[in-house]
Amino acid sequence: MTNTNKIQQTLRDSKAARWGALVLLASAMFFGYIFMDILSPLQELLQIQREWDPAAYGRYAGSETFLNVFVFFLIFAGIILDKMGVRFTAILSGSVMFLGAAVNYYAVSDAFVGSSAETFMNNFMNLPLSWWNITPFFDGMPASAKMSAIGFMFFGCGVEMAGITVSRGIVKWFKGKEMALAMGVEMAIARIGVAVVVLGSPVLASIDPVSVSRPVAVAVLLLLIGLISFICYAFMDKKLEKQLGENDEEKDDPFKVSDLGKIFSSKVFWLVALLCVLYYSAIFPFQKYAINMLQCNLSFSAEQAGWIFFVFPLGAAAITPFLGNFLDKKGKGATMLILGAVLMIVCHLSFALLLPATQSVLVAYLGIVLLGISFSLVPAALWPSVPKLVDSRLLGSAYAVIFWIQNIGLYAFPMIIGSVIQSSNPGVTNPLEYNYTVPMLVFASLGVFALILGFMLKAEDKKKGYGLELPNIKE
Ligand SMILES: NCCCC[C@H](NC(=O)[C@@H](N)CCCCN)C(=O)O
Repeated sequence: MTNTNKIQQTLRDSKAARWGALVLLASAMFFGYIFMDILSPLQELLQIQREWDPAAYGRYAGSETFLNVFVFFLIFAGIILDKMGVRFTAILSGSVMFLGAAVNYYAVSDAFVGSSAETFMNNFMNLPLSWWNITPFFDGMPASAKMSAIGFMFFGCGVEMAGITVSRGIVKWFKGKEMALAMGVEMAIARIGVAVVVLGSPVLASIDPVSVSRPVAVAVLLLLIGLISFICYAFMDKKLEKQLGENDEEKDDPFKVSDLGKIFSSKVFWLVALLCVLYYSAIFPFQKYAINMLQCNLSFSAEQAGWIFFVFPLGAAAITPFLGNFLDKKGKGATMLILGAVLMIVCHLSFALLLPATQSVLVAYLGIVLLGISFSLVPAALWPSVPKLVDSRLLGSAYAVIFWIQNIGLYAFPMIIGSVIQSSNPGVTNPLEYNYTVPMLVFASLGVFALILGFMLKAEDKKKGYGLELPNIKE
């Protein structure tokens, strides 16, 4: 080895070290995704043990994105990431996730019942349950749900901040190497977290004595392990930065807040951000209604419907890393986004029109499998494409702005779909008798707009040569 080669060798050139860094980043994200959905399978128990009606549960669930969207927390998170770096922001986001989750646990624990905190929360933010009340609180909401919403609000800031930090960290360690594969593996691990929670949370809760707070306690402990993973990552990151030293081009040209204008004035950035919000608004909000939609169409129990839905995160987890690997070696990022949008349209259209007509379990499985493939194609291509479009100094902020725009959709669409279900089912009061054709057509139309943006992105790439269709690894 020549002297120059020796100087250029850093920790990220070691396969073991960079994949080790990924394991630390991905495990913190895995625990974050577990907490995100820990209460989703326990709605019935929350109603029985803590008197949370559907409105209280809905407000609690919506609180996750509240500070990110309305207090612009995600924009600040991006600035913090670009100014302070991955190490600092990882530890900060891990701590915020943990503290928010701990408050959420306290709120659903027995210790909260009869406490002075409960008395205080009973009188807190008693706003009317009207269309203009966009806060997570309303008059008549149980104190435990209000307190949980406060905790979940902060957890939401932490987990989204962690999401952009992990993406930025992966670019730092894997740029020019197996970057899309690494992002694919990270997302696959997160999807396994969702699958684990769907089955694991009710099991933990049902251990005698039945307790809604037990699964939350376990998830909070896992977040503590996630924080420790981020702290361990910080040591690796520090070592890498020391090695990069003078060679780090970002040091010569540090991030300035005024540089954000460059992001907002970039056409290609807007194409990606809008595609992201449209696509994800037809995925995560759909997830919230999917079980009920399957129950209504197939006359299934929630458990039977859950087993069909289970294929979705698990299938996506299995395929995403392979597609990431494909993107690294062969490219075709823009084409993958287009194909992913097409599959989503086919799936949502089949749920809108074919499933109610046939009431066939096979159609339901085929639709879910198609959606799983779509949910592998789009994330596997979308997130690793961002570094090709944005200056690396601005990458944290670019991810943050994309997440912020996406969070607006994730906040609005569950409510929009809720209203569409009500208006398209006049007089229906039994939650197992809803007709889901119109709501599913709304989801399909989001896919159509995402598809149009996919074509525009491909054309823009061809014109300006961003390299979206090119492999990440140059032979
Ligand atoms: N390193 C993470 C890449 C993004 C993965 C992406 N997650 C998101 O877009 C989150 N903002 C979603 C939050 C969900 C809220 N319930 C994904 O595909 O999961």
